Amino acid sequence: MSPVASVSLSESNGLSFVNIENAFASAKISLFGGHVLSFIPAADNKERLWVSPHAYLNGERPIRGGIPICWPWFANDHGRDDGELPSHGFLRTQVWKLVNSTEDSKGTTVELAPSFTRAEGFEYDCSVSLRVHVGENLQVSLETENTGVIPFSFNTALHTYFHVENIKHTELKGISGDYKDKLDDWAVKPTPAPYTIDAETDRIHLSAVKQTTIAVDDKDFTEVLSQGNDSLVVWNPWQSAASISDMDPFGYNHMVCVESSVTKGLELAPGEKAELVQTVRPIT
Ligand SMILES: O=P(O)(O)OC[C@H]1O[C@@H](O)[C@H](O)[C@@H](O)[C@@H]1O
Repeated sequence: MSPVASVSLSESNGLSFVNIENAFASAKISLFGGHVLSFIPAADNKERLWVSPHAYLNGERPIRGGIPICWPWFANDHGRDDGELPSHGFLRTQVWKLVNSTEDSKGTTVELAPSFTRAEGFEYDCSVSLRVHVGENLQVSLETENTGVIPFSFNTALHTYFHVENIKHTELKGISGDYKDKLDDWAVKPTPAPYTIDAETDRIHLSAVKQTTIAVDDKDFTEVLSQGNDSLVVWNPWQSAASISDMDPFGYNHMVCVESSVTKGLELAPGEKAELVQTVRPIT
């Protein structure tokens, strides 16, 4: 089936991309990883996502930036020793298929599916699909269905790298409750208020935060809405970016990850489905 008029396909360095251009916004998705790379609303023409200038855009490594899909585990919570299985699972490093595209008066929707959902560390029968809607907002919905005969448990995240002009002038609003601090042996701490970032930050906020606003220079810039999550992850490597090969040492100044996440284990019985949804709402 050919894609609808607002969708075009392109290729570079062996990777294929789905480009969407409509009256509301433009967006770019890499089929490697089923990975949204760009969302630029027409209302202000300002990019809302961040991709590292040093990202590997050749299929050699997961893409640093945009919206990596973490599934069926988060980070290294696969129950094996660190490094034995890929960090954040095996969907972000495989080639996805474009299954369908539609357009209507509110925008364009594309549906993607990974090539496989069963691999070492997760040997269950299930199906996964990703719907990306590009309209006034960007909405990304990841659905997991248990198509087998035994229950399984999984974790997942939409690990979005948001573009900010200057992290030192950025505030996150709407997050409350406690978080687990990965950088302090998982100590449980209260969320700071105001929530600014001035050092390396790697936190799992333990409540199912539904609405977060990213404000830059005291002006709300992007709203992040989450559904189907049980937690929210906030990450910025700060000066450790210098030791990440696909980030430049100062890249941390222009990004913050706000990740709609399932980190507590979600059990799906045979026939059950679960959907994790993140909506990126530009505030113009
Ligand atoms: O380098 P990766 O595998 O893409 O992960 C980046 C970061 O992703 C975050 O979600 C994790 O909380 C961090 O611990 C991790 O460092």
